[in-house]
Amino acid sequence: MAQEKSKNIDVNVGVLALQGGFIEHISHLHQCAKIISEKDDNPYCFKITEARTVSEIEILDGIIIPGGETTAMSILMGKNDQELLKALQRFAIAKPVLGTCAGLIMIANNIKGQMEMGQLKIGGIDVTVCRNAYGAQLQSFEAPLTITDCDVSDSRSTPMVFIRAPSIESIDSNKVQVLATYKNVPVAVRQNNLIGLSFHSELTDNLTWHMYFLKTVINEKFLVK
Ligand SMILES: NC(=O)CC[C@H](N)C(=O)O
Repeated sequence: MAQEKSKNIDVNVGVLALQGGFIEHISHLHQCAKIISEKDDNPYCFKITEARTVSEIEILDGIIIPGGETTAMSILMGKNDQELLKALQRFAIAKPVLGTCAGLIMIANNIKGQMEMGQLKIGGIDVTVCRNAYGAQLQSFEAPLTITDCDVSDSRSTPMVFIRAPSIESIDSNKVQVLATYKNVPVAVRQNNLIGLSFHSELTDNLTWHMYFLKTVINEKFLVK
C-alpha cells in the first residue's frame, strides 16, 4: 500500500506588501507551491505570506519585491530609521530575492532617473537600471522574451508584460548572469541569490519565473555553504 509521505520541511516565502502588485505574486506562488506539493516525493511544506514588518521579513527563506512605484517604496522603507530597508539589505546578502519591475530597481546597484531628492535602494545586483525607459503607462506592452539560461524552462514562451518598466542599461560585473533578453537587451538577470526582472511575470498565467524562484529558494536553503 502506498504510504503518505510526510511533508515536513517548511519553506517560508513572502511578498513585500507595502505597495504595488503583491496580490498577484501571492497567487502565482500558491499555484507553484500546489504543483510542487502534488509530486509524490515532495518533502516541502510551503508557507506563503505577505510581509510588512521586520519580523515578518526575517523568518522568510525568500522574498519577492513586487512592481509598483519605487519612489513610494523608498519613502515607506525610510520610516523608523530605515528599519525595513536595513532588514531587506541584510536579507538580500544571504537569501533569495526576486525583484520584478520596481522590485528590480530596488535591488539594482545603480539607478538612473531617480526622483529629485534621490531614492533609497536595497541594492545587490551589479547592474545599472534606467527607470521608465520602456515608456509611460500608455506605452505598456506585451512581448515574448528570449530565454538565455537553460535553468529557466519556459515551455510556452508566453509574452511578458512591461509597464513603465526599467531597462537594464548595463551589466556592471561579470558576476551577473543574463537569464532572458528582449530585442537582444537583458530583461532578466541574476547575481547569486538575487534575481531581477524588468517585466511583470505575475500578470500572465505563466508560472515559469515563480517556479524558477521557488527552486532557487529551496536550493539556497539546503545548500551546504
Ligand atoms: N511597473 C512598475 O513597477 C513601474 C516601476 C516604476 N516606473 C518605478 O520606477 O518605480
